[in-house]
Amino acid sequence: MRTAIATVCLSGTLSEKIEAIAAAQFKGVEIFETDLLSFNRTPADARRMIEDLGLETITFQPFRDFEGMPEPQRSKVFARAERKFDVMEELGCDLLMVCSNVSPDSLGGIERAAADFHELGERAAKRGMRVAFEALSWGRHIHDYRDAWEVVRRADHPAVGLVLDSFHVLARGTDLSAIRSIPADRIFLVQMADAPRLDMDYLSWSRHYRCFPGQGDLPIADFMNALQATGFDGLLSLEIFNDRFRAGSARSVAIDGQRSLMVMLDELRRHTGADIPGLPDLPAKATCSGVEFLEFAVDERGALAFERTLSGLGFRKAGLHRSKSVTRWRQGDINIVVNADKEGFAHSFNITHGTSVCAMALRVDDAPGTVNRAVTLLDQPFQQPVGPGEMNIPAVRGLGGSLLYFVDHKTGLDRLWDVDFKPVEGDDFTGAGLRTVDHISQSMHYEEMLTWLLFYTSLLNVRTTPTQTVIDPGGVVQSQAIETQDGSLRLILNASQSQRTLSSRFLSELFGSGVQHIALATGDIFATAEHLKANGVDLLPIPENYYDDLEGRSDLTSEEVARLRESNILYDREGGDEYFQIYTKTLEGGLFFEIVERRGYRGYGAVNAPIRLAAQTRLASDNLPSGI
Ligand SMILES: O=C(O)c1ccc(O)c(O)c1
Ligand SMILES: [Mg+2]
Repeated sequence: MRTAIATVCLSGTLSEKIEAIAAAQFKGVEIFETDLLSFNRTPADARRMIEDLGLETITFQPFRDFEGMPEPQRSKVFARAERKFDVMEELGCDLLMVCSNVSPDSLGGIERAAADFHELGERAAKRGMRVAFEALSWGRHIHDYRDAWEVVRRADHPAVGLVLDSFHVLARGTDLSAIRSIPADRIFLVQMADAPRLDMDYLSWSRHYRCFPGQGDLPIADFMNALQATGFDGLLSLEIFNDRFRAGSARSVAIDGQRSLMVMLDELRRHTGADIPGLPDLPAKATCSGVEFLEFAVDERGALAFERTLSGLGFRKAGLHRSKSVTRWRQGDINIVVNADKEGFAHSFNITHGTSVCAMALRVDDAPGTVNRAVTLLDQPFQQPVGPGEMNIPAVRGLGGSLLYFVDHKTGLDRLWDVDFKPVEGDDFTGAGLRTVDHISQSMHYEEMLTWLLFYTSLLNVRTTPTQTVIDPGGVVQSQAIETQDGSLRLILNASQSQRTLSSRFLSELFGSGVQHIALATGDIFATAEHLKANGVDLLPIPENYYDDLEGRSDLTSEEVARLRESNILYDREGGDEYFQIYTKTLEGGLFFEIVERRGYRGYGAVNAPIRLAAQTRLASDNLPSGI
């Protein structure tokens, strides 16, 4: 299998795209015609640039509206093809990809199309080239790979082969079994793309929403299994048309592409036992059993304020780092590390971002294996000097330059509290009843959302929920959850195209993407609410209208609603499952805490999100000096 990526996936000029593709360790590239047309030097120059970076042009594409044309267009189409062969000669590429005709002038008929392809094959072969045929899912006559294969089969020419594009095949839900009987050497090119499930026409869906395998909802593994059954060992290329990719960083998107390919092929290898030459060994995805700690970067002043908040929430200082100005705060199974050291990673992070989450640590089954997997998948490992006798916890760079640590029992990393910290004895401490980290919500730029989705899903055994749209007073926010089966880890990714949403304003205030809120779980929301009130914690006030409506729409009694109202608790119910939420007011830097109680409930209270966002926005405006 030779893997590649199409230039159309990335933002930038042709040179920028090629550089990003080479930097992401691809060997092959599909050149999209418009990228060459807009290139300000010759195709021979493009070839030099591509080859100098160690890349090979595997395809030139797309050649449109070819098959089934009546005369006089038919002759013109062949003349146009000859011109493309000229360009390909200069470009050093021997495969022209032809997509099925969408022209209203084209005529149907498999036999006619096969004859056209036979002739094109003859012409290509004379020049030492080949052509490959793709059924666009919106092709006028041919929109099914089985018809395209029938055309190729009947064209009966060694220089004519088939393209299988996973998007076109899977979007239409075409039966995959026919793939299995196509001879592998007749499949000249396989193009891979995933997509979110959307109810729209194929063309718009394909041109704007494709994404890398694993970032969407299409059954990519079924497609790969069918392909594997043919013994296919040829060109496999990523071809993604996506508005966010076009607006994102070419370097980062190209790396995502490489990462998604490796993960997809690794899964194929695991499921089918296929031998995939060139694919590096990858340790299995990590099984995550929770959050070991969240680390906050603070300065001296910020530390005082933040530690007051932690005390208010019922945390207790439980440990002092042996060599650094770092403390451990504890409640139930929750560990919060407050790092006020004057040097090192957290310190630099604090200078840029203020009081913020600079790291989180996940409990996994095999921490070194997880980092090994991450590094093989082109994540950035992180190392910093540790004091004598202290633990070196493996980490990679995560969202917004923060760190993701991995702690396990297997290699003894879970001894970190005993090894690195001196305990602080506490007297008869009860806390506020908080038990675990329920979920962590991260805000990021809209263009980065798929990158971080893939980052987590490529490392951890997790599932994703469909993207939800949440209404903020300043615009729409896209929200997606990533969670383990047992709920021990739940991450929420939030992004918005509007600059005015709370999520976007957090990005500008924090100077980058990061953790915006942390939800902590209690077993008794009412008792916790009493504790917080007694501790003077500022809770987010929820409007009366919310409770008036709740009384009408739920089967809660007015006494029950009054109890919720009294403590500013939001409520949701799914079947017999109940969910309770309280929010703290936003802390300096834009971060806030949420307290939740789940009674069987598995969601995140999406119905309450607009109420909460409006309440937070109102408070933020009240705090503006001008009062607007
Ligand atoms: O959207 C298109 O026109 C288009 C072009 C070339 C392809 O390979 C494809 O899958 C779609
Ligand atoms: Mg395609």
